[in-house]
Amino acid sequence: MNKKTVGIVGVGNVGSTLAFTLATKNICSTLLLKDVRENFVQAMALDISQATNASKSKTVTKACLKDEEFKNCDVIVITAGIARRPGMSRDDLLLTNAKIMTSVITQIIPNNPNAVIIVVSNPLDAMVYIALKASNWSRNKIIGMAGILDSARMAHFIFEKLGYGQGQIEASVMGGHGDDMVPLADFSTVAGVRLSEVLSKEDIDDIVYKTKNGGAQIVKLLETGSAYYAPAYSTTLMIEAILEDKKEIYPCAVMLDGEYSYEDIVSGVPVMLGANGVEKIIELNLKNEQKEQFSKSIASVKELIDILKEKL
Ligand SMILES: O=C(O)C[C@H](O)C(=O)O
Repeated sequence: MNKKTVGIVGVGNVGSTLAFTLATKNICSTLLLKDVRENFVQAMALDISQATNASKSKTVTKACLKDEEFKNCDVIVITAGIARRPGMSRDDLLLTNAKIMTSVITQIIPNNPNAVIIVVSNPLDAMVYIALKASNWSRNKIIGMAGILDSARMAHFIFEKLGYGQGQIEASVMGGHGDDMVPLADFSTVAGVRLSEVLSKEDIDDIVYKTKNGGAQIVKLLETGSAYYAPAYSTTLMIEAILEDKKEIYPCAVMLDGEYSYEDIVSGVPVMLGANGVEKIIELNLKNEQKEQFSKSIASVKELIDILKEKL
C-alpha cells in the first residue's frame, strides 16, 4: 500500500465526496480533513472512516481541528469557499473566496512544504492566481481543477447528442473555468473519429453552448449549491496522476509564463501531471478563431485579477 497523505480543506459537497472516493478506493494511506465547521468535519471523518471499513480499504481518515495536525501532505485539495446560487456567476464569489483562499494558504503551507496543491474553489483561475501569490510557491505546485470537469461535461453532451459512444469520447476544453471557456470541438473525438464527421455544425454549436453552461445548469436545478460528483471525480484523477507519478495529460489551470504568448495569468491548458505536479505544459496549435476565444477567456480572468490587485 502507498504511504501517501492527501489533505482536503473544505469538506462541503465537493470535499466530502472527494474524501469518500479517496478513502473507499484506497487511493492514499492517510486522509486529513480540515474545515472551519469543527463538528461537521469530525462527522465527515467518522462517516467516511466507517464507509472505509465497510469497503475494506485501509485509508485512515482524520479530522484536523488544529493547524499543526494538518501536516506532511503529498497533495492538498482546497475546496474552501462559498458556492454560487442560481443567477450568480462564479465571478460573484471573487472577493469572499479570495480572502478565504489567502487565509487557507497561509495556514497550511508551513506544515506542508512538499505538497502539490489542487485548487477547486471559484472563480477557479483567479483562486489559483491568488494561491500562487500568497504562497510564493512555484507554478508547478499549485494547479486548478476545472478542465477535466468541463471536458467531462462536453463528453456528456456529445453522448447525449449522439446516443452512442459513451466511454469512447475524448472531449477537450481549454481556457478559464468561466462563461468564456473554450470547448475545442476540433480536438474532440469519438473513438478517434472527429466530431464533424458524426455531428452537424448546429449540433456541435449546441454542445459548445451546453458545455459552457454546464455548471450553471446544475446550480439552477439544485437551488442551494453547485455540482459535486463530477468535480470530485475530476479531482480524483489529478490526485492519482500526481501520487502515482503517472505523467498523464489533463487540461488544468496553471500560471502561464510565455506559453500561448501569455504571462502572469492563470488559464486552463493541457498539462502533464506527475509527482512534481505540472511537469510540462502542452501548447496546442490553435486556429485563429480558437486563439481569439482563448484571448477573450484570458481577458475575463485578467479582469478578476485586476479587481483583486485593487481591492485586496
Ligand atoms: O458551477 C459552479 O459554480 C461550480 C463549479 O465551478 C462547476 O462548474 O460545477
